[in-house]
Amino acid sequence: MVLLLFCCSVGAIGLVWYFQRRQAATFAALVDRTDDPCLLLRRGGSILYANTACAQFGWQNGGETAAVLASFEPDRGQSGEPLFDLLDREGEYRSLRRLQSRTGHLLEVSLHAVAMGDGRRYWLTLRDVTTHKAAEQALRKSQEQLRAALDSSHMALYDVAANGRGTWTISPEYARILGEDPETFVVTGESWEERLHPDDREMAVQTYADHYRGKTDFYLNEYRQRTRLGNYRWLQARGSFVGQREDGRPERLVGVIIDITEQKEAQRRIAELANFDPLTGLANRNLLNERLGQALLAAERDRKRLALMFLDLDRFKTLNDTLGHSAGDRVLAQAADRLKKLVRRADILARLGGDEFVIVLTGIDHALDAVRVAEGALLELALPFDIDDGNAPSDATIGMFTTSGSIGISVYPDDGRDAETLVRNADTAMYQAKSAGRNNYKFYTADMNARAAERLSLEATLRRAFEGSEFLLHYQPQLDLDSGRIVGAEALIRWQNPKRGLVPPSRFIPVAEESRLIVPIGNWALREACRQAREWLDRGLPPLTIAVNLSALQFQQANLTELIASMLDEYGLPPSALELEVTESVVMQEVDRVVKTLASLKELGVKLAIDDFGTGYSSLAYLKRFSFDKLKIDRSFVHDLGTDRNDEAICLAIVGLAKVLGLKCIAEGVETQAQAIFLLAAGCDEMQGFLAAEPLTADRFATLLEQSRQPDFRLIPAAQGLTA
Ligand SMILES: Nc1nc2c(ncn2[C@@H]2O[C@@H]3COP(=O)(O)O[C@H]4[C@@H](O)[C@H](n5cnc6c(=O)[nH]c(N)nc65)O[C@@H]4COP(=O)(O)O[C@H]3[C@H]2O)c(=O)[nH]1
Repeated sequence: MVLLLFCCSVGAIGLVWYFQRRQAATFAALVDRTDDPCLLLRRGGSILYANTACAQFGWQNGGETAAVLASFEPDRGQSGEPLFDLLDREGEYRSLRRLQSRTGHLLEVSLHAVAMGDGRRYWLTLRDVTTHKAAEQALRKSQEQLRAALDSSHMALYDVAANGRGTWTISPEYARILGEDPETFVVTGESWEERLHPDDREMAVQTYADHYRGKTDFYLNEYRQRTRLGNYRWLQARGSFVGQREDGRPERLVGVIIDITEQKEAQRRIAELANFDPLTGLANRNLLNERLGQALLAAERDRKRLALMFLDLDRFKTLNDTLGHSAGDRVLAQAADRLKKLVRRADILARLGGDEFVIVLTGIDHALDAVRVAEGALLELALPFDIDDGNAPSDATIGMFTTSGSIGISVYPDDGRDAETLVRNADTAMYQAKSAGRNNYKFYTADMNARAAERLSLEATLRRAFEGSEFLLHYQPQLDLDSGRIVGAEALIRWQNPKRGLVPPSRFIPVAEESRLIVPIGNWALREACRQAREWLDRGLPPLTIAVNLSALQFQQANLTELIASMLDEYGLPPSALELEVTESVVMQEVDRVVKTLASLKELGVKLAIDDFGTGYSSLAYLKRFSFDKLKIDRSFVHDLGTDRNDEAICLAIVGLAKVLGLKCIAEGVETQAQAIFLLAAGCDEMQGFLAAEPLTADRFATLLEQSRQPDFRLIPAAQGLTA
């Protein structure tokens, strides 16, 4: 039994030993195969165990423990205490070290050392973390790069509870956009909403709610939010839901917010440029068409009328050609401001370009409703415009421009049912208003189209007429008011057309001016007047001054003085026999150039008269600077002398002004004896008008001149008792 027990015990021990050996062998085999170097070292002795992976550092079983310790670089973070002493004290130790492999590569290894507890043996495990460290570094670098990219992209990243509750997790850029301190800025659903622009609040909240309820595929919200300074910035938020709560609702919203203020401003500018006139801020043709289309639909639906008024500033082209674009721009901007006052919110006011404006009166019951606005517009445009750009001489009252408007009106549905027809017909009516003497309005009528077509053909006919020598001059006597004797003649152009008969200048001068044909036609008139004066002198008729009208465009000719000098020379006329009548628009040109031209004409010896005085520009200062010889009172002031106190006062004032400035004064359009008497009493020197004679052919005028040789000749009755 004892033997049996002994045998069993020995067998068991043998079995244990056997299994222990097998376990140790299995363990050694596993350790040997691992990629991590493992070592069992003995203090002060040789290497007890080194697995295969140790070969890369040249360590092997039986090798020197000291050689292993020497291979490590001094331990970073360790005070320099020998490793084994440290292990004896601590039991275990971990650190990062650098080791050079046999192939010369410097490897980053993590060291794990354990004391076996007997003060003699130590177990070391090493792991190559070179790749891991490199990956970690790369990750850190890319995170830094990402942060830098985010910073420079001005994107704010956010992560918020999808139900909008609680505090937002949001990157500092959001605080920066809103001018807040990123360190202290806290965002909650309530504060986000509170900062929204009142106009955007409803839509922004709704956009989010729609997405939260799954109505939209992606979250894109644009809104304005108040900054710390109180102004607003446009923000764009995008995002996606992540996670899901138990009730199926999304858990969080994660996304970015960017500042799109500049983008929005650029969009606004583009839209503005596409739809608004930059000079006046009014709608342009584009927007007019769009809004007119809508207004026409509304008029049709509500069975209302609509009036379209086409408005043009009279003589604007001359102003632009003479005083330059900046003066023109000032007038247009002021005109726009005045027109704005006349229209209601629902109406449309647009500038089509140049001096063309359109007013659309919407939802009116009767075409006559447009009359009130048209009359208001005419009144507004008749007020002087300030064109002083600050460069005018200090003593000047110049810098004011007076003009008028011409308005054509078409009415929906009577004159057209679509925008294009209404604009075209109003334009036609506007031309009729212009030809009818400007400063008025005309409603479109069907026969106007025929007249518009006629106007178009007029320019071509005029050109042919000039080439075919169809023009001639008539002469209207100018008298000394006191003696009633002829002192001069105004040459007035006529067009003798084979089909149309004798066409008055009012019918073709505006067309000639628009087409610039006025330059050759006007120069022809100048030459013809000189030729005629020579002819009368040669016939022994009394010498007299011939006044010729000079248009603004003629005045701009660079060689004007030379041209006139050569004409005078050609016909051997003394320069004092020629008087140039210029309107105030002519002197409304670039001051220096006008001064120069007038001075050289003056030097030549021709006389200078200012025509239609009082109807144009407030140019009293020009009068002083430009040394004219004569002032011509416009016939509109003469017409009502004796009945209109204002006109009487104006005539008195003009005569007084002429006297003060040492100028002669002539009144035109004198038709009655009473007018002549008034003018004589006022101190006016000369007159011209139907009272004496209408414009006469050259032959009839010569006859009159012949008669004027008689000593008691008077062309007008003596104004008895008033000659003193
Ligand atoms: N109601 C009324 N009218 C009177 C009376 N006496 C004269 N008239 C008219 O008054 C106009 C005076 O000429 P204007 O003011 O220089 O105004 C002229 C002038 O601005 C322009 N014009 C005429 N001939 C020429 C020319 O050769 N060159 C240029 N550039 N313009 C010209 O055409 C305008 C009109 O000329 P006309 O039709 O000949 O008209 C002339 C003349 O016939 C009167 O008692 N009552």
